Amino acid sequence: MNTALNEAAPAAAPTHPTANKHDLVVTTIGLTKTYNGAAAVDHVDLRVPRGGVYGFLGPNGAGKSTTMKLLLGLTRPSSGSMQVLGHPVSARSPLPAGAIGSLIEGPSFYPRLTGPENLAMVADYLGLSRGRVQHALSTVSLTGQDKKLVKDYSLGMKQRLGLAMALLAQPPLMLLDEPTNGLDPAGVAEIRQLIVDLARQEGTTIIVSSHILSEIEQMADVVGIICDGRLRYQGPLSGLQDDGVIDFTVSDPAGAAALLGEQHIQHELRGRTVRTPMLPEEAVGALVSRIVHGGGTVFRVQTVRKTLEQAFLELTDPLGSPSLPTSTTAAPFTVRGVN
Ligand SMILES: Nc1ncnc2c1ncn2[C@@H]1O[C@H](COP(=O)(O)OP(=O)(O)OP(=O)(O)O)[C@@H](O)[C@H]1O
Repeated sequence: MNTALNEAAPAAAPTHPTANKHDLVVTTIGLTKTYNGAAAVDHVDLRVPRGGVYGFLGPNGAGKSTTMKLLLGLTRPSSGSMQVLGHPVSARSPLPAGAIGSLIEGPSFYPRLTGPENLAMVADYLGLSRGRVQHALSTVSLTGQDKKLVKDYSLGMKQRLGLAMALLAQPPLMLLDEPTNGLDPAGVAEIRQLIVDLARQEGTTIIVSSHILSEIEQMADVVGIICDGRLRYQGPLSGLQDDGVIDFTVSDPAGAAALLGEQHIQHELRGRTVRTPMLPEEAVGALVSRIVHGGGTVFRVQTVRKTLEQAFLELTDPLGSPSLPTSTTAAPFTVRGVN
């Protein structure tokens, strides 16, 4: 029996996108933040490629907000280094105000002012033309609400106003911390579309955090998965999935195993099933033909693949999720949200 077939798909070590260092908007090396001796962010090496959406995924308390605050200079690292937009960032050399647009822990506004008035104040503070205000409002589809005070805004409107504030300076990089938190499904879809459009149409790099796999899956080109302060994976979501295995259900599993052994093909006996790693179609055909010619019966040949959700849970949940179904070639790929 070959135990290699049972190994979890991706190694826990982070993989890096293929981008070279000049294509990277954010690079961190060994970024660490401890509170009272406990690491909230633990030796994180981020590699965020230029343009597109980088999904920063992890369960509650994983270290997402702390990482974003470190990148924004809102808190200081305990150790490690950061390079943002080509500049080494430290307490001594922070990025200029407005260089990064951000939405962290719910935007704060003057509730007794209108949306445009709130944005105008930020434009003045950043030394920007007030002409940007209407453009930002129309980008987030918040026009026609000019008279309404922010205290009377819905949660979705406040999130959109927060996004408008973040993009007022047309920054090349935006950090959005759980921007869909608390929104209803329609609001979630709206904000998600807005983020994708900003990245595609304006060429903005957007780092967006979430604890919901399905949400990130619909937005992100590249993901970083963090848990207990450590980056467990970095790269395209597709990289989380393994090649899968093939299950041959046969009348004589020992005989089939012997045939595989002759060809030095790894295999594992599971009752009437013999499991192999993914094989070329020709090899599958040849094996089936030899079994049948030897008088055996092949009941089923099935490709079994771990779902994206299982791979994610294995990285972020020490107990994994043994009860979840695996997807097979017989059924469409299913990915459900993790709440
Ligand atoms: N100012 C602080 N003082 C002490 N501990 C903190 C502080 N800020 C964060 N932490 C701790 O650091 C860890 C990471 O928190 P963080 O808010 O970064 O996680 P998160 O992934 O953003 O979680 P969530 O999805 O719940 O917002 C948690 O254990 C949290 O309690």
